[in-house]
Amino acid sequence: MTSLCSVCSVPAAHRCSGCQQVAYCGREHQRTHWRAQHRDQCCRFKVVRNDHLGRHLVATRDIKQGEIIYRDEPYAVGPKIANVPICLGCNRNLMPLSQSGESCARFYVCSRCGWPLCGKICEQAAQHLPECSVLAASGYRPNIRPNPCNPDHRESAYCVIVPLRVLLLERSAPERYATVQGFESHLAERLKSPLYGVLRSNLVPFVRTVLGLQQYSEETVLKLSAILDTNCYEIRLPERHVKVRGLYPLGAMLSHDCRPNTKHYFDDQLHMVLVATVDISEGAVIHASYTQPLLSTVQRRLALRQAKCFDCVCERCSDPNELGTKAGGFRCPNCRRTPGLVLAVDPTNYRSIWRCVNRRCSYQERADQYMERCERLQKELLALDRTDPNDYEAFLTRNAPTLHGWNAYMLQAKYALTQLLSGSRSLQERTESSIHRSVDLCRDLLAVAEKLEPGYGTFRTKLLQELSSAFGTLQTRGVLSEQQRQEWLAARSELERIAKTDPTVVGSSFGDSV
Ligand SMILES: C[S@@+](CC[C@H](N)C(=O)[O-])C[C@H]1O[C@@H](n2cnc3c(N)ncnc32)[C@H](O)[C@@H]1O
Repeated sequence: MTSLCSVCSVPAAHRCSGCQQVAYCGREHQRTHWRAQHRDQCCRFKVVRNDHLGRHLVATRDIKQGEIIYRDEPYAVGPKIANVPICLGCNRNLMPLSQSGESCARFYVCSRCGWPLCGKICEQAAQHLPECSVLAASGYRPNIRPNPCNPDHRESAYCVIVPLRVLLLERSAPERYATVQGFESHLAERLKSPLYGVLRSNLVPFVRTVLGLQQYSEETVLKLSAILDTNCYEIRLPERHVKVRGLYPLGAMLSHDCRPNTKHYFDDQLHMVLVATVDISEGAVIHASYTQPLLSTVQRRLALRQAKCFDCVCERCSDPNELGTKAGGFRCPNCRRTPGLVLAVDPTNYRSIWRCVNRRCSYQERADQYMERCERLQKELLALDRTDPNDYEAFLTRNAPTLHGWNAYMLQAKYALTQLLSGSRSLQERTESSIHRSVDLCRDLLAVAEKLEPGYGTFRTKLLQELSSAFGTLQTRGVLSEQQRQEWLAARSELERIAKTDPTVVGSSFGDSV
């Protein structure tokens, strides 16, 4: 993709040598832009390396809450290893072709390469053109059809698309291709996994034999897959029916922390915009979370180990109390009179003993016993009817004697319940008691969010939106108390501050006018 001059929008050959984020047609426009705005925006960070994190970003000056840290142009965007049918031109989930109002069992396919697309216009999409000629020349035609019985069915034929897009950069943007080759891959570790066995027998022959790209060795193709698995971000835009992955050059330098100081969103061009969720001091590490805040330390660490091949030892992971939430803990079965919690003695050790914090109690569990307990709870959560709030209420009641209110499984059930309560019926149709229940759940979860993803974090923002919209309905019904009105006002002004820094937070979600 050619960059455009930030001043006059003509194709630009020079980039700012400080941040590499903006381009110019020449020195004069670079000077104009610097004086007008770039002086304040350039270089909020630098890439550094240490033994623990590898390469990572560090703030080169104080960054304020809500500031955009960078806007990152993708090197490649496209389907995941297995994906529901999507358009290779615009990344949208595909709709079957319909004939006289009836859907029929096929998608529009590209007139050259035969891969499914939305329609003729997408045949010309800049993202599709380079791969189209390679796919067309191969003669291979994928058999991707609508699956009305299972619309979520994911096609593994898509595993070739993003690797192919990156390989084709070698011709169109060799400097980008070379940069990608330097990204972390964890290849040796990934090669031991069953997935890489499958990629070795499917993806490699597809690239080398079917597409005829013999110049790329088995190792090059597998390493590229490993680079994608380590560095891609999920791009989820439900309102645009897009759920794909993207490889971003600065995103590939961003380290993880279970209490992140940034969040990101994707703009219309699928650039990744990184925003500070809290004030970040000069010299501090700028990090994101690669995982979910409501998972316990064991769950998060296992997920990070599996997906990103490292063992997290951040502040939350190293703290048996998980920053005051005690999310991994459970009620001690021995302590009836003085309730005690059972917590990990050494949380960053997968084999840690779990022990009651009550000094007079000797209760303890081995790591395998704790894991069994977690697996049982996980199964129980997964078996709940995702359309029935009562099922989630029953889970909370059933487990209250053994799990405290901020135990990770209770938190996951509570959050799912808030989503179900607000999504199941329109707010107008909901009973007053269900709205009060939403308010209580949101307050409870907000107190957790303050600890785990403080500031303008995505999870906290969603909860503020839920809370605001519940208060809005109570107001419409004339049953909002003065104390609730004050709480609503505070939530709304916080949301307005957040919305100024994040276009994905829309005003309509704040509830009706106060
Ligand atoms: C997106 S890359 C980040 C850049 C990477 N450090 C590099 O040098 O290329 C993700 C990888 O960085 C490392 N990493 C990120 N956050 C980490 C953390 N909190 N602790 C240890 N390693 C981390 C892991 O190797 C992970 O797979």
